[in-house]
Amino acid sequence: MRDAFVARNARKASFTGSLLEARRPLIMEVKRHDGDGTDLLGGRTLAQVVAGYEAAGAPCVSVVTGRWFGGTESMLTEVAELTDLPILQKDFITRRAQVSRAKALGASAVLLTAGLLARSSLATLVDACLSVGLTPFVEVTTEAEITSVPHPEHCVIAVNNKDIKTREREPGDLGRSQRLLPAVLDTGTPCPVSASGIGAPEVAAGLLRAGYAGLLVGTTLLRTGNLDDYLSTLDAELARQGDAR
Ligand SMILES: O=C(O)c1ccccc1NCC(=O)[C@H](O)[C@H](O)COP(=O)(O)O
Repeated sequence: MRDAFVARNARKASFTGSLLEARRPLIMEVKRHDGDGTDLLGGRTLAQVVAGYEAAGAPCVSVVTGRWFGGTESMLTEVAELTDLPILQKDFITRRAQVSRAKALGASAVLLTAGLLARSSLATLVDACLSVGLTPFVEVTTEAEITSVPHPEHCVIAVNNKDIKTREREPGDLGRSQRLLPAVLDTGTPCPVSASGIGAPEVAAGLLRAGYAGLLVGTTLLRTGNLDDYLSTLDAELARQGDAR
């Protein structure tokens, strides 16, 4: 059983590679509830949500294990057993042991929230990720946080449009992604991502057109009645706006 799990993990594509090669570079998220405690699964099992994302061609998935959003570590274990797609674990990671644990449970990338970590801790955790073959997914909200990211060439740098310090209860400021994109690109990261608060497909297309290599979308995909319709509209908008990637 354990051997099969290890073999399966070894076969996984890299998180960044999978995102960069995708026709639709959406990290599709599994999250039990939003920052206000409103249920997002609507009676669906994790297996149903993940099957829907796979059928929709997701290049990678995000699993929120952070308890503010109803998450548990067992969600990561379950999703890792359900799919070969690279998985991002979203939790409050502050210690090296959590990084090793994420790897052991099947994650390919882990969230490191720059605004919640001292600069030295961020550096330690980025090193810990790289030493075990995990992609550091570093979330930022300011220019100062962007310039504090060590080894940006090996990191996904994600602009969070919401604020974790308010438990992401606000709708999100998409203008932040527009404003911070030049600074993110200046770091040399191969994979700039815009995360949180991304709604209509027209908005998603605009962020990709602006130069983001990937988008992290949770609530909107979990709430949409028809994922195929959302993605078809995204495709049409990308074609209409002229995909810059
Ligand atoms: O941002 C964090 O620091 C964080 C830490 C632990 C768990 C979750 C965290 N953020 C929440 C999210 O990552 C969002 O669920 C994700 O960006 C998607 O947002 P949305 O599309 O608005 O649901």
